Parts: sequence; structure tokens; C-alpha cells
Amino acid sequence: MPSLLLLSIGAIAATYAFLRALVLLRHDPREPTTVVGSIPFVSPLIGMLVGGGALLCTHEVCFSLAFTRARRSGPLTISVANRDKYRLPIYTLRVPGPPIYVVNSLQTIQRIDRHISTVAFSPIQAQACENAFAVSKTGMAKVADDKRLSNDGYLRSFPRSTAAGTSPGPGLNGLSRVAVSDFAASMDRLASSGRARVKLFDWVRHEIFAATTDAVYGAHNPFRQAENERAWFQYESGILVLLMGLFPSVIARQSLRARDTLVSVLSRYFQSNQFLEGSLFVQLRQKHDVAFGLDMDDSVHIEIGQVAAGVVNTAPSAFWMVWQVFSDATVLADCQKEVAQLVQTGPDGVCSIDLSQVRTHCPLLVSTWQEVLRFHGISVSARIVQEDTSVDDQYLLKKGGVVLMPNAVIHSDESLWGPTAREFNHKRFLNTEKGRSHRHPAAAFRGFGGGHVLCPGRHFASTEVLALVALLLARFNVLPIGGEWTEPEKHNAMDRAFPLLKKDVEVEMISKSDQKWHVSFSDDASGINIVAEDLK
Ligand code: HEM
Repeated sequence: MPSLLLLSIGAIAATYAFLRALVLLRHDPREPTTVVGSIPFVSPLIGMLVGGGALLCTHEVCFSLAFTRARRSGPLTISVANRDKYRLPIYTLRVPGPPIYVVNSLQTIQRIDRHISTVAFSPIQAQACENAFAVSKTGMAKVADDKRLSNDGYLRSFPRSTAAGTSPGPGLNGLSRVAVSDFAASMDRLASSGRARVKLFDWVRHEIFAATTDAVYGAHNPFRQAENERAWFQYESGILVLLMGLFPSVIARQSLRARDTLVSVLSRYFQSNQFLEGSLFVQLRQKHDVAFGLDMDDSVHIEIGQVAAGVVNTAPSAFWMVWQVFSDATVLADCQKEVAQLVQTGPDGVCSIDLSQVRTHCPLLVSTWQEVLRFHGISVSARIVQEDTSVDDQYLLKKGGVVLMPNAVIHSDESLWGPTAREFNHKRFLNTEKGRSHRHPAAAFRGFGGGHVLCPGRHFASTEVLALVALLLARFNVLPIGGEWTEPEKHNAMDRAFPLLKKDVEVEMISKSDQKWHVSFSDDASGINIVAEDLK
């Protein structure tokens, strides 16, 4: 009689052969090469889970977004490991559900981007509207109608309709001026106590949240009330579960409750027309909703998505910028020197700074910001294949498939960035750096996306972060409690463009002097031109 051991080995071998055959059967030879791993279907999943990744399954799509713990040496992800192992420009991962196509090469990303109607971003936005922002069925029929993939549908025309609200010129100046005045007031308060001990991530997140919502919503910003800010972060903490639609009423109850609070405070704000005293940006958003026939209730639900777009990525990116500038003595000295040149001290001892100048007069600070976006960024652009699509007759992407384009892969590609791709170099983006052995192509920088899906908030987010850091540099010494800067362990959440922290960093902020400050932001037409599309 065969032993139990032999029976088990036989069963494992049969299962293995079955799964392998299934992978082969499901693979169309025109699709990108399938990366099977040692156990078909299971290995990609285990790799992702061990790597700290996450699996997102919904009724219609299954995204596997994977991130290894980022290491000091660079933005390593499991996608980076697969890129290095298989050296394929694009490959297929077979997990339960539709195929996942992971893109490793910039050229292939650019070729796929030409198929924006069939390899589309809008189904992902529509899913967020439905699951995370709870837009009603009637509202969804307007947001994701039969025009959802076309240029004049609600989703794809949104960036065009609202562009003036965030583009260089009056829209951007208006937003930036309010944000800068908030930073100035906050730092006056901080300086009045001489020195303060703060949790750095919490502090940066609050500063960005308060400044961004004040800038957008104006004098009647409902998020000025501390309980509404708390409700926001309660909601934000569960946003991934809501997006996934995985038993949110069980797993993310508090987040759902917080969303109700946000809906009611935003409803009051819009119904009483307070948005008419807000930014051009919020007014254009409202106009866009009205043009598509959305009622006030759905418009308010969608507004939750607008708050998310404005703060979810800016806050952690601002933290990594502050951390990178203050924890590295060379970066600190270089940036401090640039910012010091913007400060003028009047005969009365009042220090003045015009923060609109950080964009034009501080190339090192701007280069550091760009390098932070490159080095620490973990954004993954995702698209859903709407119909079988042949990419230049070379790769077939099958209907229902999910295309993932992880920035960390492109941002650590030595063929684009040279041999120092995995090092942090705050001078990398300087145009004038002497003795540079390698110049990257402009399109290799994808910190704000690229091609058809380009972040419309890039100028505002960049202005905010640079202004916050410049003011900190000018007014404070920031010292780690315990005397040593240690890079905090990263928590790579799949719904973020930047890692969160497993544990906050405690610092002491010490005011450099008791002088008074006059902080301004003068009108000018500059943006922060760091993406290829703005450099053209
Ligand atoms: C540092 C902060 C930010 C980062 C790193 C960031 C990053 C990105 C990236 C990488 C994309 C492209 C996504 C893709 O390809 O799938 C994107 C799109 C987008 N971002 Fe941002 N973003 C930031 C701040 C903002 C702000 C402040 C706003 C709004 C004020 C905003 C609004 C949007 C919108 C609406 C889109 C979708 C554009 C479209 O539909 O074509 N983002 N962002």
C-alpha cells in the first residue's frame, strides 16, 4: 500500500501540473510573457504578500499591487525585483481573476498611453466614485455613462474644465497665497514658544491639510473645525477598504461614519453658497458638476474625492521632503543657503520673504523636491483594458486585464538614470550641474504621472511643499530627539503615491531668532516646471 507520504507527493505533483497547465491554457501567445514563479498562481500572490503588498479584489477587477519594504538604497518594490530578474519590458502575472500586465519600460508605457480609450483610467476613477465616495446610482449614470471613455465624458473632461483653477496664473496664485499665509501664521505661533517638540509626520500632515483646505474652500472652510479635520483622517484611514469594496460595513465602520460627517459638513457649505467665496478651483468644480446635471448630493459626494486628491499624496510627500532636507547635513546646508538669499531684513529688524520666488530662485530646493518625488515615490498608475488591444502589433492586452505601471520601476531604471539611479542625489535635476556623466530623458520623471493622465495639482502641491520647507529653513532649526536622524520605517500603502510611516519621528523645532516676519506670495505667472509636459 502506498505510504501517506507518497500519496501526498503525488497529490502535490498533480496539483502543480494542473496549475501549470492552467497557466499555459489561459495564456495567449500574443500576450506579454507570463511570469509563473515556482507555484503557478500562488507564487505571485505570496511574493506580493511577503513583500508587504496588498491584493485588491472587486466584483469586476482584481489589482495586485505589490510593494516590498523600501530600503535605504532606493525605491525597491517587488516589481523592481521582477524587472531585475526577468528583464522584460512588460510581463503578465497570473493570479486568480483577470490577467495583470506589469510594465517595466518607459517606452512601453508611452506606447500603451496612446490607447487611452481602450486601456483606460476612467473606470478606476468611476469605481472610486462608487465605492469610496458613495455617489448614487443616478449620479453614477452621469459620471460613468456611455461617454465615460471619451474626451467629453464627465471624468475625462474634468481636468480640462477645471485647469484654470490650478494652472500657473491667477488660479495657482490664489491658492498659493492662502496656503503661504497659513504656513506663516502657524510658524509665528510655533516661534512664539521658542522651541516645541512635535511629531514630524503629524505636524506636516496638519499643516498641509489646513493650508490646502483653506486655499480651496476659502473663508468658510468647514475643515477649520478640529472635529471635521479628525473626521477627515478617520475617513482617510479606511479609504483603501472602501475602494476595495470588501465588507466596508464590517472592516471600515468608523470610516463610513466619518464619511457621513464629511457629507453633512460639505452639504452645508455648498447649499449655503459659501463656495462662491472660495477658490476659482472649487467654483470650476461645482460648475463642471452642474454642467453634467449632478444634483447637490452627488456633487458633495464627489467633493470628498477632491479633498482626497488634494491632501492624500501631498501630506506624505511633504513629510519626506522635510525629512530629506533636514536629516542630510549637505542637503540642509545647500538649501539653507539658497533660501537665506530670499530673506531681506528691514531697518526695523523685520524679516521679509516672498515665497513665490522659491520656484524661480531656488534651483537646488526644486531639484531636491524632484529627487524626493523620484526616490521616495511609490505611485502605481493603473488602467483597465476595455477591449482586446494590440500594442504596436507586439503585445496583446486582453479585455478585463489590469495594466500596472509602477513609478518605482521607471525611477530606478539605470538605463534611464545612469549608474546612480538608486542613490539619492539632491543635485540630480539641476540643469547646470558640471561633470554630470548622465542626463535622464525628461519623460523618465513620472512623479506626477505623464501623457494622458497628468496630475492637475502638480503646481499647487509643489508650491505648497517648497513654501513650507523654505519657511522652516528660514526660521527654525529642526533637530531629532535623541540627537540622531534615523530613517523611519516605511509603510507602503497601495493607495498612496508616497509611503506613510510605521512610527512617527519626534523632533524639536527651535526658532532661530525672535525677529518678526513678513511673509508674502506675489503674483507671477510661473509654475513649477518639472514634468516633461511642462518643459516642452
Ligand atoms: C505631491 C502631491 C501629489 C502627487 C505626488 C500626485 C501624483 C499624481 C499622479 C502620479 C497622478 C497620475 C495617476 C495615474 O497615472 O494613474 C495624479 C493624478 C491626479 N492628481 Fe495628483 N498628485 C499630487 C497632488 C495633487 C493635488 C494637490 C491635486 C488636486 C488639487 C491632485 C489631483 C489629481 C487628479 C484630479 C488626478 C487625475 C488626473 C486625470 O484625471 O487625468 N493631485 N496625481
